[in-house]
Amino acid sequence: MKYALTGRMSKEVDRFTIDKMGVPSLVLMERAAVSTAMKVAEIVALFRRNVRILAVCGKGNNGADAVAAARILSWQGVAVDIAVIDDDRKETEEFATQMTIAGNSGLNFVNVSAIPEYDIIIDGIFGTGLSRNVEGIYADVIDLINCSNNVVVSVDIPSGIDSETGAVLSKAVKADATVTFGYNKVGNMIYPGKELSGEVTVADIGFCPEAIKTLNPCMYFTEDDLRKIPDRKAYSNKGTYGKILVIAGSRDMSGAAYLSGASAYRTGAGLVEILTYESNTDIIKKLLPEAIVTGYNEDNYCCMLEKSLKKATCVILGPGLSKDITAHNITEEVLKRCEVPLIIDADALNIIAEDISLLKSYSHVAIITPHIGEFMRLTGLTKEELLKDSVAAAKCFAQEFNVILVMKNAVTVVAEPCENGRAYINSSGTGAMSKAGMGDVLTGVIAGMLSLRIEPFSAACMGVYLHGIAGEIAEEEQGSHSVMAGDVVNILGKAVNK
Ligand SMILES: NC(=O)C1=CN([C@@H]2O[C@H](COP(=O)(O)OP(=O)(O)OC[C@H]3O[C@@H](n4cnc5c(N)ncnc54)[C@H](OP(=O)(O)O)[C@@H]3O)[C@@H](O)[C@H]2O)[C@@H](O)CC1
Ligand SMILES: [K+]
Repeated sequence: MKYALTGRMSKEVDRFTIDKMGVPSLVLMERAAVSTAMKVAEIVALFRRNVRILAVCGKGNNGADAVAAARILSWQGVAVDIAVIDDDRKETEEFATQMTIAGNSGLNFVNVSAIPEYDIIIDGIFGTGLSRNVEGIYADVIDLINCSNNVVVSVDIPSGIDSETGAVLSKAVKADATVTFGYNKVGNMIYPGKELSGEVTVADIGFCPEAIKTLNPCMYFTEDDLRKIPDRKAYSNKGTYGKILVIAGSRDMSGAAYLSGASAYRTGAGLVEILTYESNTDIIKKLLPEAIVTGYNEDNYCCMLEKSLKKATCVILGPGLSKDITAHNITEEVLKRCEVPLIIDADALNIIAEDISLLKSYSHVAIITPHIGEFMRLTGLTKEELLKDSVAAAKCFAQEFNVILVMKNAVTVVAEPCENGRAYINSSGTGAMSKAGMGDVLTGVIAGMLSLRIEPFSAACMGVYLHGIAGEIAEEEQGSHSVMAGDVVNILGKAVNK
């Protein structure tokens, strides 16, 4: 597991390492600059000819990093110049020091108007210290970089991205690569910042690890974390891995129930029961003969529900459920009676959005998986309000409604329901997964993780990560336009064992 910091947190990590541990600021900066120079050197090697590099710098420490990287490259024999965006802003002490060293080293200083003449730009205009919208000469320089045909390497974060949210603060550099220091930045992980960062390298520059202990940074997973999925015990039977009850489907809607149930099986569930509208039972039995399939109708749903709930160790409610009166009644009944972890998705969330008090009154573990549209209905927020700071919105909702919130988007965020709860930012997945049925698969994968006895918040995070990895493998096999939810179900095994 890795951590991603906001700019404010980065500053605290800097301060802790510098003030409390006594590591000089310039030592950290030298390592940041070496890491940046190494990335630039890698890119230079791809050109197979002499290239011209320009470090474009503000007068903060992000600019100081870029000046230092330019000097290191110049000492390596690469042709590098420096352009400083000059306004009446006060320079930092480190910036002044780096400029003196660069001057002593004979580096050439040019005007920013020369940007289009260079092959590679080192973007050190703003880093995590950006605190407001980019305007005036800064906006002009960013425009010039973006419309010039050069390769851009951003220092720490593309200039203009809000490190806390990934939002563009009116203008931002579009980087091909970003070298970020110590920990990834939230702004590099959430769109549009994620797209503008290009390929992100996280470089260790010697921050003291103690520093993040009091900060509650966001978490993310890498493929190493897949090793944490527990092995299957030899001394076990189907009961060891729980019984997942999938309450899904409605008249003539059987696919969602199948996708959800099959995904739970593929990720570890011992037994899956699908409780669905009676007209779906035959088809689901054919699609998934391993499942117990029980049908209900408008008259007997209550009694069927009671029987099935008694045996379940985890419940999925909502995929393809519809919003008819029976679906309303089922949703209310489940929220009243269910006493095991409950994963709520799709139509059940839309029903809850009509009366949010239903969610508030639920007192057991709930994991809700709205996509952005469903989350807007649940909260009444507009898309702009929500995406302005999606991590904060997710944390706030999770805490208020005491639910583990999986906010599905191109970058899914998971938030824990407590004060100062954890937040997880997902790094797996692909645009190939923008297809119907993917959400149904996700509910099953999360249920699968729960059936392996992973604690609920981690099960939600791991489920999201695994689902994304399966989508990536499916894309490799099928191509980006052709992946369907059923392909992801069938590839889950490869993802678990990756
Ligand atoms: N030892 C360390 O500390 C290490 C630091 N490291 C590096 O430092 C970076 C953070 O440096 P930083 O804090 O100096 O902030 P930075 O991003 O350079 O810019 C701040 C300047 O911009 C200004 N400003 C803000 N918004 C503006 C706007 N819209 N338009 C115009 N001006 C605006 C702001 O002015 P003010 O808001 O005060 O008016 C201030 O002058 C970090 O990303 C990493 O690269 C690494 O080397 C590791 C060791
Ligand atoms: K930058």
